[in-house]
Amino acid sequence: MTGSTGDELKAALPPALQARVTALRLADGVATVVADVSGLDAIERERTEAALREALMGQPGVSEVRVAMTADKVQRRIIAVGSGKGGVGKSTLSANLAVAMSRLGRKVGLVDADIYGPSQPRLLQTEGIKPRAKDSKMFPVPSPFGFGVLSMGNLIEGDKAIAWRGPMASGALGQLIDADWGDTEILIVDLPPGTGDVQLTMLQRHKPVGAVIVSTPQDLALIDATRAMQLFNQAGVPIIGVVENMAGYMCPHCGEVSDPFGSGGAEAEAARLGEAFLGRIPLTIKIRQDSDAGQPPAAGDSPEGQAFLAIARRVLTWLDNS
Ligand SMILES: Nc1ncnc2c1ncn2[C@@H]1O[C@H](COP(=O)(O)OP(=O)(O)OP(=O)(O)O)[C@@H](O)[C@H]1O
Repeated sequence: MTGSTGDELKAALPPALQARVTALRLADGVATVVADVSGLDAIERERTEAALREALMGQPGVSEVRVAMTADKVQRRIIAVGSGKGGVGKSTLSANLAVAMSRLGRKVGLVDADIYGPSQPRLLQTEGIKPRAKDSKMFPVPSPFGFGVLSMGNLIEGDKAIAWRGPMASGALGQLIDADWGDTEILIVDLPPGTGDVQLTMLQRHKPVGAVIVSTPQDLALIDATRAMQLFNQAGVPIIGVVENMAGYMCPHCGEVSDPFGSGGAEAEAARLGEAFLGRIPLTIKIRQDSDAGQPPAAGDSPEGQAFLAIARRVLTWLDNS
């Protein structure tokens, strides 16, 4: 049988696939196709590859299909979200920043680097979903909010604690950050709380373009937050700004705001240190309940959601001007 030429094979493809093909050759029954997959995420790229294989294998004279994919290199920038101590709302802010940025049209991804107490799977409804891997590279788990997530919580069983030592923890974190993030342009990394080796290694190895510091208005948290700022300064990571979380209790019944932990402390401290203040998130029952239910407030239009969106806009303005 005389096989088709490359041009004939290309003409037989559906138009959407044809548009991606930059070269197609047929020799000895082997169809070799080069496809430009710029702008497609990891899942769409796999679909394109599978569709090309299927369409070409059905053509006369083709007994084998080899697909090579090329793409414009995406310039991916990492934003680290850190705090001096645990429990101040770092994971909540990271999840909501990612949701807000995605809503604002950015190609964003989220790495939960809190490998000892990962909470992103619950916050972003990816509990129990294992990431796929190919050639020892992991693919992010798609969240229902339009972006991918990778967390140690997706790799370990249930609530099993991981008693890893620093180097192993850093290695695991590296695999999450170096996963196949496709066309993701902004990677938000929810750091473990504190200022230890794992944090420092991450900053040195993966060079975030900037850091967001979360603090509650309390003095102690502020001292810790100051320590976190010093860590970023030492590692040469610019601080984008400070977010004050739990900055006043909003009564769900009357809407009145009272300040159990005080308010304005983080803003004053940021000003004293010459750092930008990115905004304030109130302490509300809605934030805790919605977060626990895997419904980040930034996905909706409540006042809490608006507060997260405003902070995301400020971070994006910094990013677009840096
Ligand atoms: N503004 C807020 N209002 C009400 N609850 C909040 C607020 N921010 C965070 N929380 C709740 O506080 C708890 C701790 O938040 P989160 O897990 O985000 O903190 P964290 O700093 O990431 O802690 P860790 O580093 O220990 O994981 C969660 O139950 C969360 O829902």
